[in-house]
Amino acid sequence: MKLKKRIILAIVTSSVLLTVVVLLDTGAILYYHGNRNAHTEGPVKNFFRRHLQRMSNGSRDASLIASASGQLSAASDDPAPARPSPAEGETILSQGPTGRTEPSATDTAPPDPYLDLQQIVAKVKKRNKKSGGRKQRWNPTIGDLLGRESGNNYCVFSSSEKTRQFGIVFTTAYPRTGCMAAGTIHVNTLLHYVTTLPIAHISQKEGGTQIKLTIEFSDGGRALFKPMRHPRDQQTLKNQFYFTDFERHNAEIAAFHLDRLLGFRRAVPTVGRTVNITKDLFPLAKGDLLKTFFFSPEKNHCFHGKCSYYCDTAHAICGSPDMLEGSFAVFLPGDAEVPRVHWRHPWRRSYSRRRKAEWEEDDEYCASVKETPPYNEGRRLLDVVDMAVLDFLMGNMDRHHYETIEMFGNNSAPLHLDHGRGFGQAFLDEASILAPLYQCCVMRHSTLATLLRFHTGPERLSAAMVASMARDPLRPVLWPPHLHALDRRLNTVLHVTRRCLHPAKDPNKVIIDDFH
Ligand SMILES: Nc1ncnc2c1ncn2[C@@H]1O[C@H](COP(=O)(O)OP(=O)(O)OP(=O)(O)O)[C@@H](O)[C@H]1O
Ligand SMILES: [Mn+2]
Repeated sequence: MKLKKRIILAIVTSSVLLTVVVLLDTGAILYYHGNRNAHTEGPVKNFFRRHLQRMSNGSRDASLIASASGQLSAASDDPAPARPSPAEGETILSQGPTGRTEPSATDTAPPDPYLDLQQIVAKVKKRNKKSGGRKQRWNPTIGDLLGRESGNNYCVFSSSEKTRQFGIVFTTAYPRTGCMAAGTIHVNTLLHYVTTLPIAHISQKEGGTQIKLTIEFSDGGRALFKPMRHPRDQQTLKNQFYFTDFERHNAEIAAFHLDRLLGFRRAVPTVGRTVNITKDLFPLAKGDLLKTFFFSPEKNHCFHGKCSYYCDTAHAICGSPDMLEGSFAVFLPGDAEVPRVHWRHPWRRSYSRRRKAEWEEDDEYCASVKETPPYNEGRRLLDVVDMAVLDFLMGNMDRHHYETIEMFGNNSAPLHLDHGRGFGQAFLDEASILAPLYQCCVMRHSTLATLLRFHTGPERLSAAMVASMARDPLRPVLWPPHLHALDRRLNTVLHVTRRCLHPAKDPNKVIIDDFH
């Protein structure tokens, strides 16, 4: 009897212990997910970490990860992926002409409609209406400034000699509607040329660290080609720093769409195209570039070019067996014709394995930026915050420099260039990318209005991205978990903006309506 009691007691105790262990373990995993969002130290980062932890909904993230991995086939290059069932809570938004399904977007209602932020946006709008609407700003094109006429068939960046690039406008790289008539149509037409014109010359593009080719088309137009290295679902390797991460061609394409949707229109129009290494590139390669072409043991045609990172046999770009995907960015006007100014980004990372950047250790860093031209007046600081929002949404930590167009002066928008290191981590959110926002606590009114619109719907940001990228020849451009990440991170941006507004005496000093 005594022994039986002891056995029962032992069983009860061990099952209680087991339950406790399982619960603790689950808690640890959920905590780990939340905590991995914040990588950095210091009081600002602690504030950020606290806020992220409060926001992070472990079970929701876990279910997203589960549903995302179930959709791997929809995102890969599989020509006929299985349709995820609607029961998974996902919406199929479009189907490409080839029958390939687009990855799905988030279909769940946003957890917080941010009514307080909506009110502020509405208030500013009302105030504008009362004061007679928005001021019309001088918004010349490069053509205007050079005293040349922009013809009807060009206006944005151009791919050809006939249709030169004199239409980049003052505030943004290309207009919302109509450069003359219909801006977006022009961008789409331009992108159509870039994907169909025969390639006449290729050369390796100087500058930057990884291989890129300058492609010249039969009509003299040019594009910047970044080749595919990895499948869409490959995440940034755990032991790579942001400055050694491989560039991703699909990130360049997706970033262009994201930038356009956010209303910035500062990224160079970029489109996907598949080239044949044997027919399109090899016969045109010369000199040092030509010497790097070879066939792999798998009989795939490969090349590696010459550059400072990953230009060797072990990191070659290989076709399958000849076919290679890449991003084609419309070429900017040459430096002689339209010079650009290169700026060191104030929130640049250290690019060292050990050192931290000043802004990572100084919570008051923004105060000194605000006193320094060109951030002390005009639009530039708000532009840097816009850039931070764009980069945070796609997880791009590689914003070391940015460029502006010299003839437009300092009160013009920076170009958004080089997004090859975006979209590398779908399940980790790098909070420190938002440092310009949470250290300066300013945001452009129009940016906030756009973010709120994509957060509350009817079209969530992920859905808008799917729709926008549905016509790209390399669709689906993004692995679905990156789409979910966009919606999740958008919520974070709004949350941080709210945290900035909360203690502010005057909300108009946080949400700035600068008419851009
Ligand atoms: N569409 C374009 N047309 C012409 N020049 C461009 C274009 N995009 C970028 N460039 C120029 O080429 C340079 C290198 O491009 P990019 O930054 O994309 O390469 P990268 O290898 O990623 O560089 P880094 O390693 O320095 O980050 C840029 O600094 C920019 O001046
Ligand atoms: Mn780069």
